[in-house]
Amino acid sequence: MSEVNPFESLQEQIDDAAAFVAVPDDALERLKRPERVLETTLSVELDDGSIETIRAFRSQFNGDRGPYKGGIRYHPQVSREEVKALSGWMVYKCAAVDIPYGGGKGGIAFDPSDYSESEIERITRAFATELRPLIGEDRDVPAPDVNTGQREMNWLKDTYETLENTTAPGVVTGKAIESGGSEGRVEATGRSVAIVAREAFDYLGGDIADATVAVQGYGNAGSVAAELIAKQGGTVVAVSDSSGAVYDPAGIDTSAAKSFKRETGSVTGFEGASEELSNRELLTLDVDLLVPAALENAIDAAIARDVRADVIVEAANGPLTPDADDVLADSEIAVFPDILANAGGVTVSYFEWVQNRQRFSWSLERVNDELETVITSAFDDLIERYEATDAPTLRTAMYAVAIERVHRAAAEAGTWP
Ligand SMILES: NC(=O)C1=CN([C@@H]2O[C@H](COP(=O)(O)OP(=O)(O)OC[C@H]3O[C@@H](n4cnc5c(N)ncnc54)[C@H](OP(=O)(O)O)[C@@H]3O)[C@@H](O)[C@H]2O)C=CC1
Ligand SMILES: O=C(O)CCC(=O)C(=O)O
Repeated sequence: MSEVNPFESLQEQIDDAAAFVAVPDDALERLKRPERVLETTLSVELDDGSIETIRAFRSQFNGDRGPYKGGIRYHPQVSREEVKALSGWMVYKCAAVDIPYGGGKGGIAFDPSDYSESEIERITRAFATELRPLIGEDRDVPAPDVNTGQREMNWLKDTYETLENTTAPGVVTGKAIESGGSEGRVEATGRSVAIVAREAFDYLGGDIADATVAVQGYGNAGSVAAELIAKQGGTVVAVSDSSGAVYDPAGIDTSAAKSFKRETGSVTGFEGASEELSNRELLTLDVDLLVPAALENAIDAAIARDVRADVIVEAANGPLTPDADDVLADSEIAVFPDILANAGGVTVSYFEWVQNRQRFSWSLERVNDELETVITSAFDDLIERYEATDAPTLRTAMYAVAIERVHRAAAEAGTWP
């Protein structure tokens, strides 16, 4: 994986869009940096009685459109620069789909697979204690990201409510239904990826039902995207995780592969595929659609030069380095950007938060219908801007839409020029 600093990638993406937005330079400078970053050290007792110290972060990038919003990641690669980038991408993602949030992101630098469940719970509750003064239903609302899910969100909410002596279900989203979660949140990120894939093929004059597809990363985002693309008729020929990739030109049963991964911990060894490949081989397969759904910087310039897919729909945040973006911009490959494609997660988080505030639950059908409306409307905004300007890429066009929305909110409030 490339060593590119993701925060510098974010800043480059904003610079690229600058020529296409009516925003003064001094305001643009503020749009490129987080408002504040918490860096803290958690001291947690392990099961053997020893004390471990672990670094943790929360970046609040911009709150002009609403409370800071974004996930919490557990991964050894988590760093200050990574959460700064991820929190910035949240700002422009929420603006791209026009939901009333700013952007934040947090993470703990550890590998949860090395720890017991009770250790992960103590680590999560220690982090929640550090976060308590910063978060709140109207202040900053965390959610799941890589290696976190309903379990961790329930612990965060419980710790916050205990310390605050209150009930505040909207302080985090992505909770279990019984703890105030929303129908459809688990599938929401993969669902928006599938919607964007369908719309992308339609826009380009094709049909997702005729597409062959490779998916890198088979966690929450990747596995659901693969299942829903297969439901739309697409043929998923390859999937991967950190153990490697599996391939079958006749198509992979995406749900069986998911069950196999749940049981064994990896996709490699899945008997429903005819071949095993490396992750690099998956990324350069001759398919119609490539869905990177793992981590940032998965595709650098060298890999980009070998990509043979016609379309890329980004499920992961920041899966392409800026150099890879440049290579693809000079090619015929259409890249549909992360801040639109994976925005289903935060959109249904918003629906969850609305339900929490109203103390009223929506049906799955209502959640999915409203998600469809939000994502297709943002897709239309993207295409309208792309066709109306000389923006060289879909990413730049989407950033132009999003940056203007953030700037407008700040300017109307009188905080910015
Ligand atoms: N969860 C959400 O709601 C949202 C997630 N995203 C983004 O989607 C991406 C994936 O997140 P999510 O699905 O939640 O995370 P998960 O932890 O559920 O899954 C991550 C997947 O990526 C795989 N992976 C990690 N490293 C590699 C690698 N080098 N090569 C191939 N696969 C790899 C993991 O493999 P293994 O299982 O072997 O570790 C796992 O299958 C991230 O960029 C995240 O920020 C974006 C919006 C919302
Ligand atoms: O659901 C959310 O609030 C945020 C999800 C997230 O972290 C992301 O979109 O990258």
